[in-house]
Amino acid sequence: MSDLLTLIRPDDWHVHLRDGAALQSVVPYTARQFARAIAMPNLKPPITTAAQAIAYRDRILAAVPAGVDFQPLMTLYLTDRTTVDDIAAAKAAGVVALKLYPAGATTNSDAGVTDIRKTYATLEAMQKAGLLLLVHGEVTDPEVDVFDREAVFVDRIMRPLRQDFPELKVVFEHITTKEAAQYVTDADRFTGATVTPQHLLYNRNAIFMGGLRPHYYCLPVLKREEHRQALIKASTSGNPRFFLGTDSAPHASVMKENSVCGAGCFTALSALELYAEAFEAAGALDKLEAFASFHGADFYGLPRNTQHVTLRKTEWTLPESVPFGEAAQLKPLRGGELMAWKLD
Ligand SMILES: NC(=O)N[C@@H](CC(=O)O)C(=O)O
Ligand SMILES: [Zn+2]
Ligand SMILES: [Zn+2]
Repeated sequence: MSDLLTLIRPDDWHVHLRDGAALQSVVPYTARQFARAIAMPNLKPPITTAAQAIAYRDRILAAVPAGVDFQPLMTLYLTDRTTVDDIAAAKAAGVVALKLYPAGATTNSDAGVTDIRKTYATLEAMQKAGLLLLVHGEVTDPEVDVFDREAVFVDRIMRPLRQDFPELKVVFEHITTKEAAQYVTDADRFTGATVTPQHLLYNRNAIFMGGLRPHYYCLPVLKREEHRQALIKASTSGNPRFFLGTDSAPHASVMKENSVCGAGCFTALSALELYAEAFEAAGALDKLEAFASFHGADFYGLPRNTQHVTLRKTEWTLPESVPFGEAAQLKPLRGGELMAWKLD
C-alpha cells in the first residue's frame, strides 16, 4: 500500500537532549523515534571527560520510558585542553566521538576550541583510537557574513584538517550549503555529513514569513533555496556519506520568543515525519531508509538496527507546544500545523 512506509528503525546521529528536568521532557520523544542517538555534549558545563559522559549516559537512560529500547551514544566536548589521556579514557568508556565547536559559534560553545592547531596531538590520538570528530562547521570570524560562515569553514578549516588527518573520521554536522554538500560529495570515505529536517524543508524565507519567526532560527542559519536544493540532492542521492541528524535543539519558548532568541529548532517530536515529507516532495521516498537507518551506522562502524517502524500517510496536527522542564513550554518546529505523515 502506498500510504504505508516501513523502514528499519532509524538512528539520530545528532541530537541535544539537555539535562535535568529538560532532559526528562525530551528524551521520550527521541527514544520513540530512534533506536540510538548521538547525544551532544554542549551542556553547561560541557561534558569534557569520560566520567562525565558515563554519568550523563546514566541520566539519559533513566529518562527513557519503561519498555522502550533506546541507546544513547556518547560524545565529549573538545577543548583546547583535551589531552591524549582523555582520549584513551574516552575510548575505554565507550565514548564514540568528540565534538568540535569553534569557540562562540553556537549555543553553549564558550568553552570551544580557539585554534584547531591546539588540538592536533589530541586529534592524532583520536585518529589512532578510531574516535570520530564531529564538527560544527562555521568560522566565528566576525568579519565573515553569517550566511557565509559554513562555506568559509570548508576552505579555512576542513581542507587543511583533512590533509593533516586523512584517516580521522569526520562528520560535517548539520550542513546547510551547496559548498558543504559538494565538499562531502567529493571527499573520501572518511568524511560524512548529517542533514537536519529543517534544512531540507525550508529556506531562509521561512524565518521572515509575515514577521520574524524565532522557531525557524537555528545555527547554521537556514540558507537560500539553491542551498536547500543541493542538500535535497545530496540526501536523496543514495550516497552513503549523507545521513540523518536532526540537531533537535530544545529551548524553552520564553527563550525563543525573546529579544535575544536562542538558536535551535526542536524537531524530536516529529523528526521522521518531517524527513518523510522532504523525501516525498523530492520523489525519493525509496531513498529515505538508507539515509535514516543505514548510512550513519555504517559510517560509525556500528551494526544496523533490525527492528522496523512504520510511517503512515495521514494528516494530523502537531501540538503547538509541549511541557518542558519544571514550568516551561517547548514549541516544536511546525507546531500547530498540519503534518502529512505519522509514525505509528
Ligand atoms: N543548532 C542550534 O541552533 N543549536 C544547538 C547547537 C548546535 O548544534 O550548533 C543547541 O544546542 O541549541
Ligand atoms: Zn552545531
Ligand atoms: Zn546541534
